Amino acid sequence: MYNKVMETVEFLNERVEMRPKVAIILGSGLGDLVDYIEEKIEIPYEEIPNFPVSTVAGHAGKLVFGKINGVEVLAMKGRFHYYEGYEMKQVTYPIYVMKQFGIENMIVSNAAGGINKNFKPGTLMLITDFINMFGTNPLIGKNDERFGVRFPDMSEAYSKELISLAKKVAEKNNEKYEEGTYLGTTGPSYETAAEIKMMSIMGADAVGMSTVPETIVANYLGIKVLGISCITNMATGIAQTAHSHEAVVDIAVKTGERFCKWVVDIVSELK
Ligand SMILES: O=P(O)(O)O[C@H]1O[C@H](CO)[C@@H](O)[C@H]1O
Ligand SMILES: Nc1nc2[nH]cnc2c(=O)[nH]1
Repeated sequence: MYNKVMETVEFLNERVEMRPKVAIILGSGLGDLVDYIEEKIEIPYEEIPNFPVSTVAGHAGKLVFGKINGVEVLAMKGRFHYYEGYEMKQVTYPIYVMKQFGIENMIVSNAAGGINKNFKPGTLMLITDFINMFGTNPLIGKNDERFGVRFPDMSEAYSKELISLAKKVAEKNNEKYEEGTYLGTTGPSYETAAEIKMMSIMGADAVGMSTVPETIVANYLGIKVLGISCITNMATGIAQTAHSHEAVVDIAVKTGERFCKWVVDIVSELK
């Protein structure tokens, strides 16, 4: 895997002159953030050696390099999910590439179902911790010490420093947010009411089908992570409405402007 990653990094080094230290992974319906990026260089995943390709609606499938208020960034417009049939090593492949490319801070976003009854569709939740319910771990397999240690610490999965920066920026700009624990599950079926009841008892505030694998690998590699969930729907049983991905994307797009503004303000501070 190491050689494959280096091959991808070499390709990117040749295609792009920028050397961003900040990466942003855009969740379902949150891709409009790239409109805030200037001096853009876009590379479709199909053109990148060893990269998987996105198959989900609302995920375009390209890397976007550029600047936000002068800060160089690398955005992933479209991510990979375990339910698409990818191996965990493929789902998290871009994170290995990011590390070797020089990324130090990663902002990961997602669309998620709200379990915390104080939330409502359109709530932006700062992720303070995660629960891994994928039933597997992206680091299973022989460990390559060039990447990280066999037993990585997860006591600060989401960087306290980045969380306090995000809060400071939100308070300064009067941006509303909540905080909570994100529970990641495989999907692709949405939860039953009984499952949501269990997840609530476990301490989850929001549920989705991504983010946890990327967060685990970023921590393993020594990349600091900030996580933001866009609550697109109240989870099964909390609200009595049925779910659809179209509705999820619709609410994420509608919340997009507030999400983008917050992320732009955070990135601007990462000079
Ligand atoms: O986590 P992101 O990719 O934002 O998308 C969320 O929305 C989709 C379900 O509607 C799932 O992919 C879930 O994980
Ligand atoms: N698992 C899961 N993922 C989501 N993504 C957006 N909403 C939901 C939800 O209710 N459940």
